[in-house]
Amino acid sequence: MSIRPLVAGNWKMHGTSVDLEQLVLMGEGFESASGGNADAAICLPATLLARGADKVASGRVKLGGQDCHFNEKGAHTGDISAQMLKDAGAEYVIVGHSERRTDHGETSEIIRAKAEAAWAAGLVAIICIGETKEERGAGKTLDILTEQLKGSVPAGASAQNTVIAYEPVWAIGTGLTPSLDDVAQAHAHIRATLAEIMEAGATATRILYGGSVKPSNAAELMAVENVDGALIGGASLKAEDFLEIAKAYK
Ligand SMILES: O=C(CO)COP(=O)(O)O
Repeated sequence: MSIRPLVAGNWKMHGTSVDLEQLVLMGEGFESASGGNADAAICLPATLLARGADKVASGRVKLGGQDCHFNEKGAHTGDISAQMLKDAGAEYVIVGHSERRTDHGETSEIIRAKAEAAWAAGLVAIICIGETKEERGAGKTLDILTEQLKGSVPAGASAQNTVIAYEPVWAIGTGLTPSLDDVAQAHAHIRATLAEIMEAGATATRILYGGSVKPSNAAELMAVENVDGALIGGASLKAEDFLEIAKAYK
């Protein structure tokens, strides 16, 4: 069965109201750029979600949050629940991004709880995994991916409620990417591990590649077996770049 790819953007801590114009352009251009062959999601800063939802209401581009709390509600100053993201217009939420694992000390256990909270609110969890430069240097990449998948993907994961994003930490924002063979090996390993841990749907679950995806390398990365789309940081901020990347599927 072929998997419908997902071209996802992660704006991280970038963007104010003026940047919603880029979202409008993405909405207008995505169908034609991708040839109608892929889905699109932009994970906005939470402050822009509700206004962003107004801008893309009838379009192809769906919205997501970048993190959520694992509790449904409560005394957690500054945090945002999955239900709040859903209410603001999100359909996806990223959990376990390496920047959260590093900046906020998030463990796989916490990420698993966040993914469950996302599902409970009706959001698709985009669960991120990936090795550091040191781990790769020590030949531990596949072991790290196994460990993070087993720790972060909750029981009950399905192709409908979960997307996996493989983001080598050393490739994020650096302009560096793994070789295509290395990407293929990592994604095949992730697919095989999902088959072990998921009750069903491992072959239909989307596995995105993220880390320095840009217009010049998107086509070759997206053509690698078991790469079912991209999670794009910097190059998702401008509609021109994002739509150029979407052309990988045309
Ligand atoms: O972290 C990423 C997306 O979540 C990737 O970021 P860059 O595309 O800027 O390398």
